[in-house]
Amino acid sequence: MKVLKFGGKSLASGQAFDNVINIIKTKVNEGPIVIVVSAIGDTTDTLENILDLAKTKQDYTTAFETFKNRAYHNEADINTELEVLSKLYEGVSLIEDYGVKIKDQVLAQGELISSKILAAQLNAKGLKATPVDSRQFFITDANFGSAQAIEEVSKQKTQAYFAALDKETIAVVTGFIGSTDKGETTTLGRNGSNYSAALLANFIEADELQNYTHVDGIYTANPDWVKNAQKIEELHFDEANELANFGASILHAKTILPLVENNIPLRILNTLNPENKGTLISNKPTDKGIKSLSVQSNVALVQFEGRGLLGIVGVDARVFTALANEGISVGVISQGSSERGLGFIVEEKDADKAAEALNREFSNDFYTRDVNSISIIRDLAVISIIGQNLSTFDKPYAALVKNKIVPILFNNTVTGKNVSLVVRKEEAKKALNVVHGQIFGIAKKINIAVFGNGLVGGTLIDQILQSAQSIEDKKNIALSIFAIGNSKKVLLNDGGINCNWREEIKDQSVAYNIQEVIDYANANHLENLIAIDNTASGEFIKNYIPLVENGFDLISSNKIANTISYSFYNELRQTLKANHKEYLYETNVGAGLPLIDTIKLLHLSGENITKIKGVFSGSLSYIFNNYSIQEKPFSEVLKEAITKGFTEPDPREDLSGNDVGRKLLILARELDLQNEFEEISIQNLIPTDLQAVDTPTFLNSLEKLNPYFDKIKQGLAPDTVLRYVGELSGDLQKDKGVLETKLIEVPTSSALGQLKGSDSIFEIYTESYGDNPIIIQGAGAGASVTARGVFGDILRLADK
Ligand SMILES: Nc1ncnc2c1ncn2[C@@H]1O[C@H](COP(=O)(O)OP(=O)(O)O)[C@@H](O)[C@H]1O
Ligand SMILES: N[C@@H](CC(=O)OP(=O)(O)O)C(=O)O
Repeated sequence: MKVLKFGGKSLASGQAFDNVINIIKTKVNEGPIVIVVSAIGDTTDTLENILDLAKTKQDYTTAFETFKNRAYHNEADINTELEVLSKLYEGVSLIEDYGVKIKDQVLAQGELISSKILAAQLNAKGLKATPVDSRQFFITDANFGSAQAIEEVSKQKTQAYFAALDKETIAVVTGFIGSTDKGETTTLGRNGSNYSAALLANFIEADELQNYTHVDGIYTANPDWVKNAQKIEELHFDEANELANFGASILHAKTILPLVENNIPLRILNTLNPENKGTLISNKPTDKGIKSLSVQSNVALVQFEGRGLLGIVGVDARVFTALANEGISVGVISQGSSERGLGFIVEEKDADKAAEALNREFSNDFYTRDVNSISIIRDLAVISIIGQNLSTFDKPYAALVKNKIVPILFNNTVTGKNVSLVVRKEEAKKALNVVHGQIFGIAKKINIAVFGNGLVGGTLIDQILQSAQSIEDKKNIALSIFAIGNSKKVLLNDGGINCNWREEIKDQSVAYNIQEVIDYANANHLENLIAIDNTASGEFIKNYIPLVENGFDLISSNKIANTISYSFYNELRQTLKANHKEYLYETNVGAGLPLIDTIKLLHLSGENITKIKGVFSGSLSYIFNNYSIQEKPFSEVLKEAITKGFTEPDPREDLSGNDVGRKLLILARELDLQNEFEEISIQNLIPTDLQAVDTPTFLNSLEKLNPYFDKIKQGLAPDTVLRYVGELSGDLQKDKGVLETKLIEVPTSSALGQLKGSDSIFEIYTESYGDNPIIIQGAGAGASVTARGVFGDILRLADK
């Protein structure tokens, strides 16, 4: 004999119901079967909602009429059940209240209706079937709402019932319900049909219990919440029992134990995919030691603080007795070794009752001030990781903290095989995904918001989209861009923006402020957040601190945040530290060249940097590399540089030396120097009369620059060339260094003199390296190298 249980969703009308009939048809040919059913679809919830409408004197009749008129209710004679419901609801609406007994009677009608409908359907298809009311033989205690079967008497009655039943008839038994020995209807707790099916399988000594639900089996986490959860092929009874106890809603907590007695295997199968082998739960040992995550939502933490009770024996006993007397079950418990405080998790619906029970029990102790507070934190969830060893939980824990999720409570079992975390309900999905990803080595998802979609930003977005797959294959890191923002609008997609982003941004982007992007990330439970600033905006940097405070790491090609006041620089660092966040800006100096990282490492390792000197600007590099050796006027060389896109639209931005000054300041601050921009001695290469004119006028007056530069060139010593350099010197162990940018002459044969094209060069002098500096040289400007550099920062962060 096999017991087949069909869950509510399998019985929802449409294809699922047809599949149920087809499965039964096939199984009947293989041997005898008994069927257990839940209420159809959302019936249990609907019946409960109508009950609440009746209680609160709202229009329950319309809702009840809609329920009665559900199409599938025509398929069997269910007048008795509808009549019972009608009377119960009327009574509740009159007295404006109901108790647990009434509620159980109401909910029970759902299963009674579904067993009638399925039996009628089977008969219509030529299979002989009869609805069976399990209240006849499942005798339970009087714990209405969560009753427990009294096994001996239930077993006898069940066996007697089935012994008398015609062997050719398929019994369609109601799940979820039973009755007390006085004949009062009870229910076995939500999702209790699984428990009913397990009891029945045990009592009639079935060969197997097949539980048809609407997922392919038991997964490493609820697949509705974790997209890349993996199916577990086999579980041992003990492991499944742990899972059920820790709230995996797929199994009622009591389902497993009745099966152990007669060693009845349980298979979790999918009604909509019956070919799949599902998950087998049996007494076969599994070698892996499962790891699976479950979530208990709708829980609250009750906190009991009794400073005066320190060291007094028996306080815990009083707490738990008071709760037990109210029938309140307690989940995770935490007590400090000082015994001053006790915190425990209860179902949200029991929280007030629990606090009241403690208030009553400890009323005297309040009076004597030995107990100082009893409080409730609501809207929590417990995430349990079953099979998780505490010794290897460091990485998932660190990943949670990195995502700004700090568990409110943390708990492990004495055997060290289970870890439970209490988190805020709104964080539960994100926390579950972060921990699941870490434990199962699933590609770490990095969610990126790119701000600025100009040349660098646009190139970066394209580079990310092109390389995402190979990075996932090689490094197990899944890069997903969930936001692209420009100065006015943002394009959002929590599933990841694709290569159509240029079109989408035109018609799907919306006006925004930064809080909306933060809220979007939170609402969609996005983890491992990075905000990238590819703007050149002094406004956008105001968003850095809010972003960091809301869990974003930062990457920026924008130099402004690092070059405005030292106090902002410092405030940002403090905020980063307090929030365990990182800020990377390798491209601020030398575009894609590995300069900042090198300097950081040298400095951190205690290497004494004594001087940094070099050509920091690609545009000034191009201009003077060519002007020094060509017979052309300065204005011609400058025009070439403008045409080739090496300069800013207004080349005075480059010629002013400010850009070089900013880069120099960034390097100085890397060495913990606290210089301000105003303290840099900057040689401005623009003659005074051209400094204030507008851009078109300046661009039409480039020849006016020639006399100034001709004079400098004529003064050059033999075998020397011109270079515009930045130089950091002075005593770099002090608070401030000497920062200078200037046009100098250098020997043609020197490293600086050998520079070509628009390359940058950086000479880093240190104590150990003496007069031979470390030299970093290469393309130091351009959208694509800069975007690559930003990409490098993303990978640096993703690796952490
Ligand atoms: N680890 C898990 N593996 C599979 N499903 C899970 C898991 N944890 C929770 N679930 C949830 O259990 C549901 C299946 O159980 P349930 O809703 O009771 O189905 P039915 O109504 O068919 O009995 C899934 O849709 C899923 O939301
Ligand atoms: N109908 C009941 C009992 C049940 O077990 O349902 P399901 O098997 O669909 O989870 C409930 O909704 O709680």
